[in-house]
Amino acid sequence: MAANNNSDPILDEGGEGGVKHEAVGEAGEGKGGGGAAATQAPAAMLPRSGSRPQLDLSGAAIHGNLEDRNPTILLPNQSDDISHLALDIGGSLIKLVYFSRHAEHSSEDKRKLSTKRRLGMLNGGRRSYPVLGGRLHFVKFETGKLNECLDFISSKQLHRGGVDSPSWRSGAQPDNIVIKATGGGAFKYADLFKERLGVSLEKEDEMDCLVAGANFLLKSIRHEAFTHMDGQKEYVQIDQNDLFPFLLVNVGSGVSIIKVDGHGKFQRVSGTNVGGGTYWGLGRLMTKCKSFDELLELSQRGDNSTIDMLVGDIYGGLDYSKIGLSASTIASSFGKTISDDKELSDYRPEDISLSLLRMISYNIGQISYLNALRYGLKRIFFGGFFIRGHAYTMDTISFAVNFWSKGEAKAMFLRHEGFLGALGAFMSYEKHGLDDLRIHHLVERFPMGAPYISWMEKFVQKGTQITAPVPVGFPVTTGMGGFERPTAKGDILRSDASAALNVGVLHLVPTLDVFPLLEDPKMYEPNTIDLDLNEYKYWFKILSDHLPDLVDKAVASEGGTDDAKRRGDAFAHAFSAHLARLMEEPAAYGKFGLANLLELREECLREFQFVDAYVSIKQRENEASLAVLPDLLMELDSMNEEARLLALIEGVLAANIFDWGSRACIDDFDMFKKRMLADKKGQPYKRALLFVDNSGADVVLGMIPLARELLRNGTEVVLVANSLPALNDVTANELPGIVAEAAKHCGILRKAAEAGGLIFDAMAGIQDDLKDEPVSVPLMVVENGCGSPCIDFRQVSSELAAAAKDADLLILEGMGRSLHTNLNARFKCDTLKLAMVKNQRLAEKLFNGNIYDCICKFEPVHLT
Ligand SMILES: Nc1ncnc2c1ncn2[C@@H]1O[C@H](COP(=O)(O)OP(=O)(O)O)[C@@H](O)[C@H]1O
Ligand SMILES: CC(C)(COP(=O)(O)O)[C@@H](O)C(=O)NCCC(=O)O
Ligand SMILES: [Mn+2]
Repeated sequence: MAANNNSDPILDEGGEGGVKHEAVGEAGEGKGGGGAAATQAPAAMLPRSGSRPQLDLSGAAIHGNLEDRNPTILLPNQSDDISHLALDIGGSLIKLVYFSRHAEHSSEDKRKLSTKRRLGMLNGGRRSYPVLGGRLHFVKFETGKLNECLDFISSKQLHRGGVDSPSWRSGAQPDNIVIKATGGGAFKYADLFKERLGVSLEKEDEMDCLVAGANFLLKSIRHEAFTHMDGQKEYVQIDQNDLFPFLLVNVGSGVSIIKVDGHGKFQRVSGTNVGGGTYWGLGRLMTKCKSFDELLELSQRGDNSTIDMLVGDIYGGLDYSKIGLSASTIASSFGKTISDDKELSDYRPEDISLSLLRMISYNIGQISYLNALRYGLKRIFFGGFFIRGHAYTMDTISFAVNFWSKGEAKAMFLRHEGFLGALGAFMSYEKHGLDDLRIHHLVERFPMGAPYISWMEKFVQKGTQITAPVPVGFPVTTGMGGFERPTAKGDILRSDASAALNVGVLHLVPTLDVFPLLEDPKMYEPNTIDLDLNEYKYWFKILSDHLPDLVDKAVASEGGTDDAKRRGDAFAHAFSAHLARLMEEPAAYGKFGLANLLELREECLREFQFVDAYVSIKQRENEASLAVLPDLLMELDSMNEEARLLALIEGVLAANIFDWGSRACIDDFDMFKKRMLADKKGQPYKRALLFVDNSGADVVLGMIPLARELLRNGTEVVLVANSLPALNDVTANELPGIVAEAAKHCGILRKAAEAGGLIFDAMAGIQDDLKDEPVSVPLMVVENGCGSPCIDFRQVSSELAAAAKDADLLILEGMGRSLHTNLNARFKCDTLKLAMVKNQRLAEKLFNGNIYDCICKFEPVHLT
C-alpha cells in the first residue's frame, strides 16, 4: 500500500494526530545511495521563466550609497535585457515604468520538444505568443530630485534597452535613443535628459496616457480596482464588457477629470487646481514637515475641530437637520482660525494637517460627484499619488461621493494609482507587442527587494523595520455629512520603500494560458475558502510555526554554508514581514487566498535564491519508493481488475479509506469504478491528465501505478507536474527521470514512456519482456506553469493547455490542488478529485469530518 509519505507540513496540520506518513522509510533503508536517476539537478532549468530571473551575479557591485535602503546593484554580466523605459514627469513626482525581459532559455530539453511536437505545438517554429517573458517594474522619485532619477536610469542602463539596434551592445554609444515620456516634465526637462543621458524624450500627451494606463490596468490586472468605505477595502472585478463609460479623476499636483468612453475615446471635462500639490505645499508651509509622508502621518494624530468651523460651532452644538447637516459636519474648513486670536504656532501641526487633508479630499470628492452627475456616470476611478493608498484619504473621498450622490455613484481606487500616466506612455511604444496582453499572462509578485550580494546582513537588520506593518487609522462616520477624525494614535505611515505602494512587480509570462477545460473561466475561483481574518490568524500561526523548520531545510539544501545561513535568515525576516503585513491588512496584495499565501512563501524562498529546499528529501524518498515499486506492481497484477482499481485508488489516497476506521467523507469510488470497468466494453478514456503532487511514495507508488492502469486500458496518460519546486512536490523536470526508473520494472510503463518521448535510448541491460506487448499509447509529462502547492487554472502553461485539448479525464490529487483549491471547480470533462484531508480544521469546515478522512470525488460530465 502506498502512503502519502512526505509530510508536507503546511498541507498537513502537523502536530495533531501525529501520524507522519513514513511508510517507505523502512523500505528505503537498505537501498543505499544507489545511482537511480530519480531526480535531475533542480537548477538545470527553471521553465517558468517569468517567475524568477536567472541572474548572472558575477562582477556585481553596489552603485551609489551603501546606506540607501534600496541601493542600486549593478550586474554588468547578467543577460537580462532591459527594454522599454517610459516616464511620467509630473509637477511633484517622476514615475518610471520599465520592462526587463530575460533572454530566452533556448535549452529546451528533449522531453519538452517531443511533448510539444506530440501536442502539435511546434507549428513551423513560429512562436505562438507575442513577446518574451519579463517583468514590469514601477519606481518613483521626487521631481525635485531629478538627479537621483537620472542616476538610477543610468546605473541600470534603462535608457539603452529601448534601441533595437545591437550597436550599443558592442559598446558604441547610440546616438538616437528615444524614450517615451509624458507629464509636464517631458517638455521642461527634455534638454537635461539629452545632456545627461544622451536620449531624446518623445512626448506623449498626458491625458492620452492617463486614459491608456487606466484602461490597461482595468483590463489586464486582476484585483486592480477597489472601493474603500469606513476602513474596509473591497476589490471589484470589472466586467470588460461593462467598463465604459466612467469618470477618471487623477489627483496629482493638480486634478484632471476625464470622462472615458472607450479605448482612446475620452474628454477632459473638468479639473481643479486644488489637488495634491495644494495639500503638500500648504502643509509644508504651515507645519514645517520635511516630507509628504511626514505630513500625512501627522494627520493621523490630528483633531480638525480645533481648526475647522463645524455646524455645531455655528448652531450652538445643534444639528442643522432641516438641511441634513449634523453638528459635527465641517461648515467651513479652517473657519475657526478667523475668530481666534492665535498665531500659526498656536495650532498643532497634526490638526492643521488633518484639516487640510479633509478640506482637499472632500472637495475633490464633491467636484468629482458633480461631474459624474453632469454626465450621468456611476463609476468614478481615482488615481494619482495624492491618494497614496491612504485609508483616511480614500474614505473621505468615498464618503463625499456616496453622500452627495445618495449612494448612486461609487468611488473606486486603483492599486497602481500613481502610475497611470507612466503606464500609458509605456503602452504607446509600438513595438513592444504588449498591447495584446491578457490578464492570464501577468503574474504579480511582491518581492522584498532581496539583496543578492554582500549587504544581506543589512537587510536582515533592517528587514523587519523596512517592512513592518503599520496600522492605519480608520475613520468613523457620524452620518449626515459628519465625519469623525481618525481614531488611530501615534501611527506612522508604512514606508514607501517596501510594499507601501500596494503594487508588486508584474511578471509577464506569455506562455501562460487559461485551462481550456474549465467549465466557466469567468466564474472560476481557485480558492475553496475565503481567507477572513480568523482564517488568516490560523494560517499565520501554522506558517510561522513551520518557518524555522523550513529555514533549516532550505539552508541544508544549499549545503549549509554561511552564505546559505545568511540567506535563510533573510528569507525568514522577509516572509515574516509579509505575514505581518497581511495580518494587518489582508487585502494588501489584492484579493489573497490560501493558494496565494502558499505561493508567496515559495516565491519568497526563490527570491532568496533557494532553488529547491526539499531537493535531498525528495531524492531520498523517490529512491526508497522506487525500491519497493516492483513488489507493489507484482501484487497489483495478481489481483482481479476490480480489486486492483480499489487498491490503486487506496494507494493514491495513502490510507485505507474503506475499512480502516477512517471514513471517506466523499466516496464516489463505485461510480468511478463503474465508468472505468465500462471502459472494457470499448469506451476507454482517450486521454487522462493526472495532476501529481508529492515526490516519493505519493507519485511512485500512487500515481504512477494508477497511470499504468489507465495505459493498460488504452488511455493516453499525461502526468502534469509543477514547473518550479514547491514543498516536496515532484517537478516536471524530475518526473521523466523517475518514470524512466519505474519503467525498468515494467513493460507497460516502458513502452508508453518510449512512445511519449520520455525514454530515448534503448535501455541496455533490461530484460526484454516487451516483445509480445501491443504498441502502446503514450505516457507524457507536461509542466503545469506553477511553482506552488496549489493550482490556479486561470494561469497554466501553454503545454498543459495544449495537452488538455484531447483529454476526457482529469485526476487531481492532493490537498493543495483538489481541496485548498479546485474542490468546487467544474470542468468540461470527467474529473476525479483525490485527497486525504490532513488538516482537522479543514475536515470539519468542509465536510464535517475528521483529520485523515479522504475524498474520492468523481464528477462525470454527463451528470452535470
Ligand atoms: N513622496 C511624495 N513626495 C511628494 N508628494 C507625494 C509623495 N507621495 C504622494 N505625494 C502626493 O502626490 C502628489 C503627486 O501626485 P502625482 O500623481 O505623482 O502627480 P504629479 O504628476 O503632478 O507629480 C503630490 O502633490 C503629493 O500630494
Ligand atoms: C496641469 C495638469 C494636467 C498637470 O498634471 P499633474 O502634474 O498635476 O499630474 C494638472 O495639474 C491639472 O489638471 N491641473 C488642474 C487645472 C484645472 O483644471 O484647474
Ligand atoms: Mn501627473
